[in-house]
Amino acid sequence: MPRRPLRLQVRPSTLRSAVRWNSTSTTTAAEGSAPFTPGSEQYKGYTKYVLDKRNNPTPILSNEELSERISRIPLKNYRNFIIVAHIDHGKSTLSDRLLEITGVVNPTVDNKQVLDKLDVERERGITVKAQTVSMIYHYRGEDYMLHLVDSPGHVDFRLEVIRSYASCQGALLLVDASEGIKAQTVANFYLAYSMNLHLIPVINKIDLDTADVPRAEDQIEETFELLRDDIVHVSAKTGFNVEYLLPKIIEDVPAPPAEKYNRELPLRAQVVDSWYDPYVGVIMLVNVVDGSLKKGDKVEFCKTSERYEVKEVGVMYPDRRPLPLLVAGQVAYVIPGFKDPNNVFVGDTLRKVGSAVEPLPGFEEPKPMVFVGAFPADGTDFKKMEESLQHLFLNDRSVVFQRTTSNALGQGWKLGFLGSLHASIFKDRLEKEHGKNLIITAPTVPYKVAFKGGREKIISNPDDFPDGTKKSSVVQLSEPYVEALMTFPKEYTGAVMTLCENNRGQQKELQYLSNGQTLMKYDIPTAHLIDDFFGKLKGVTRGYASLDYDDAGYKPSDIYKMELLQFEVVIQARANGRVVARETIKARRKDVLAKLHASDISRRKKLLSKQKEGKKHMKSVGQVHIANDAFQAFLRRE
Ligand SMILES: Nc1nc2c(ncn2[C@@H]2O[C@H](COP(=O)(O)OP(=O)(O)OP(=O)(O)O)[C@@H](O)[C@H]2O)c(=O)[nH]1
Repeated sequence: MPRRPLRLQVRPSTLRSAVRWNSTSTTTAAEGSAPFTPGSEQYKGYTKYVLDKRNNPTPILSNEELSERISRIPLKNYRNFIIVAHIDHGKSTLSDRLLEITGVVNPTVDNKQVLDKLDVERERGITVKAQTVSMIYHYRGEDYMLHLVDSPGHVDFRLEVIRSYASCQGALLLVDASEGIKAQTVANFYLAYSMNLHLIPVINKIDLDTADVPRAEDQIEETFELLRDDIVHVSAKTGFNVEYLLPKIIEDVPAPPAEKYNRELPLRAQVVDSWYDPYVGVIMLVNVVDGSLKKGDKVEFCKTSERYEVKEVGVMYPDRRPLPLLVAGQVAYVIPGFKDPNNVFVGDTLRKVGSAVEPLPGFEEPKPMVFVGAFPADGTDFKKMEESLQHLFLNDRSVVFQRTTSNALGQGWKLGFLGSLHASIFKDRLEKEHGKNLIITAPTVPYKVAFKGGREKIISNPDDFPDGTKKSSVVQLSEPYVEALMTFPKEYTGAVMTLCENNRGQQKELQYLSNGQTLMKYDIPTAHLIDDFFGKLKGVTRGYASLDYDDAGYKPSDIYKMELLQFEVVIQARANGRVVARETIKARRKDVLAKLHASDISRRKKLLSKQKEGKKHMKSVGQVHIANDAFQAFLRRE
């Protein structure tokens, strides 16, 4: 990912109505007075105000009202934005409040991370998938159409975030008032900045006793060079000040640019996401860039030339709400009426049949960093399982999926993931769905082998790794590295350095930040990263460290393949229920050439062929069947 030098052009905000912390000259939405601190009379008053508002919710629109209002909104009144932050800084909670204020969901129900729809998201409390939702907001006598993307905070899901950026012009950069800037705040900031999004800094969780708002402001100003005056302070949990965000978004975030989005041109819509619904089949989320689209239209995918008749179109509000027509600027869903997940590619362009428009530029292909093998347990229907896996992958196009065969576990699939959290989340989903029918191996990383003559091969299956004992044409083995960006309190600097060195890390940058934190960059082999590096980092920093990482390419490495070749066979003779004799046939592996002079070639050959005979003999003596679950237990490192 390109990391651009940090020099921001921040235009002065046109709106200064956001509440300023500890400022005497600003007003709160609730009281019209300041200052305002947690526990103060104003704060209590404001809590009451929020509750009152919840008791008088914005009415939820019917389908007819919704489509009627949307149909009258011009492109200049569209605002497409994403919320980005470090993990747990409150993106999903803030989304809940925005949905309540705009009447998409009823505030009287207990809304908790409405957009985190997957089971794993609810169970683990983290966002895995980017979710898009549409809102209508009435501001200064006009309706505005807002598309909000709630994005995952964890780096493993960065591709989701990048794809979502493509349909956005602005980003709310959310910072937890008590934690301040963390590694993923920095990484997400650079991503949004490199994609030219207008950034609105937001400090969240100001209701916490541990909130240190001035410190968070200093960090935002120093690290990102964003204007202090532009920062909006909110409590996503209580809803405090959240309503100021919407006018700010409308004033500051540009509409989809008219030179890129044109409703008069023939249809071009980019697929940004897809998922599977058992009733209607494949559903796609599209960014309509040109023209319009309605039910009954005949469309084709530019990549595959496959043609379909559109069965339904509409917006996510937060669930599917059908509309008669989609127009440029909208990020909306399309039901193409087919069931096969292989027919849809995220990044592909949809156009009308017979139209010759050029496809839109596609998305960056996912580059898997971690591989696991998945194999059906004995007696499971391979075909059926493959079909159901494909449905899961439809919802996460960052997973790379290929058939493979293992000597031990038979025919199965090789799955590539963007990181170990990604792999572990997916493993949960697979296990939930398939239980004991699926054997999942421990994660590995892809190695690169360079052969004489310049040929290179990426190897992710240990079986394919070149055998060091054979005369080999291998000239170089390389392994993947990541650039790890870590932030933690200064006093742990030594401990973290030791950890990184022990994990074969190479230091690249060390900075002491003004807030008592250290920011450190190390290149670390991906194999170490996926071996619970984050857990170890948390361990040596008492849980205070945060980690972000990015692909750092391949580096030459001194690695070898280790094989477990032979085993002991125990033979027992039993008579009358008692073992009367026992013999252990030892593993026959031995370095038969150890004491031999290198030049004694004929003797060497003789000894090796004798050893080969011995191996044959071993095979004839004992055949061991290892049950699949024993393999699974062995492959699970813990
Ligand atoms: N006190 C307080 N807690 C908050 C506030 N906003 C969010 N939280 C809590 O912080 C935790 C994380 O909030 P989420 O909204 O799930 O955070 P997120 O950024 O969406 O997390 P990921 O999707 O996993 O990256 C939850 O327990 C929220 O209730 C706030 O303003 N004040």
